[in-house]
Amino acid sequence: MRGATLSLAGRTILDDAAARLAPGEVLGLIGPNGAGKSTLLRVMAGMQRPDAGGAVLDGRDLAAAAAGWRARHLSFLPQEDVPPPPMRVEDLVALGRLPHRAHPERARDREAITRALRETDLLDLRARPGSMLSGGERARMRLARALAVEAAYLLADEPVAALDPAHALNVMASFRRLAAGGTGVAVVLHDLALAARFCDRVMLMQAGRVVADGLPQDVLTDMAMQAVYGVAVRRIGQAVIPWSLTE
Ligand SMILES: Nc1ncnc2c1ncn2[C@@H]1O[C@H](COP(=O)(O)OP(=O)(O)OP(=O)(O)O)[C@@H](O)[C@H]1O
Repeated sequence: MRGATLSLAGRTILDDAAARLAPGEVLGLIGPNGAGKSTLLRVMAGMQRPDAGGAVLDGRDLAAAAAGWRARHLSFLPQEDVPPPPMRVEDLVALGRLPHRAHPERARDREAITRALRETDLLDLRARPGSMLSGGERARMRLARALAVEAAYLLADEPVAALDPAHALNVMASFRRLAAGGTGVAVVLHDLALAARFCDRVMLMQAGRVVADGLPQDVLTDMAMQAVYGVAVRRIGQAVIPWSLTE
């Protein structure tokens, strides 16, 4: 991706922010509220056209690519949650297969839906109406729909924000399994411990700029955490825990 610059309503939202996502890696996007993580993820997905720069996949400008092509190659899980219609969970997850409808392969669709339900621990809830799910169950259903696409790249915006610790660990382990199978995964996270433990690479954003990009241990330094978040951290193994405010 070429460094993206974007202004909205007279404010600079992205300032020459560049990202690359390789097959088989889990990339974590971290940074304070309003840093530009969601906007950068949308640019990476080709869903937001920046004023300059932009994302390229297989030589194509993603923002100019046909929506169907984009949806088959790249699965995007937005941060925003909208109340699901009163459809069964498995039918809502099956919507993730829509980008493939020009080439219907029923058995393959069924397998992909079942795999996604299993990865998100929703097999037991598959027949329940989506409108009756708890907040965390709903978040898992939305992730399952994104997983069911089985695209080469998955871009997920805060997929674990509503999840209990066990399900959050499970989702991060799913991302590692996907990456082991060759998928490129970019995930926006606020949990520094998960970023440190599960990401191959971490990009730290502040005020629309990428201020660090590298191995978790090289990015999540005491100095960076203080400078960007204003927090002092403690560490358990690789995990980084925000401990106190420094200002
Ligand atoms: N359509 C828009 N018009 C004007 N400003 C916008 C628009 N969309 C986002 N912004 C601003 O851009 C900045 C970056 O927003 P973005 O959602 O990318 O941040 P973020 O890092 O994902 O934040 P959070 O952690 O709170 O989700 C914010 O200051 C936000 O208010």
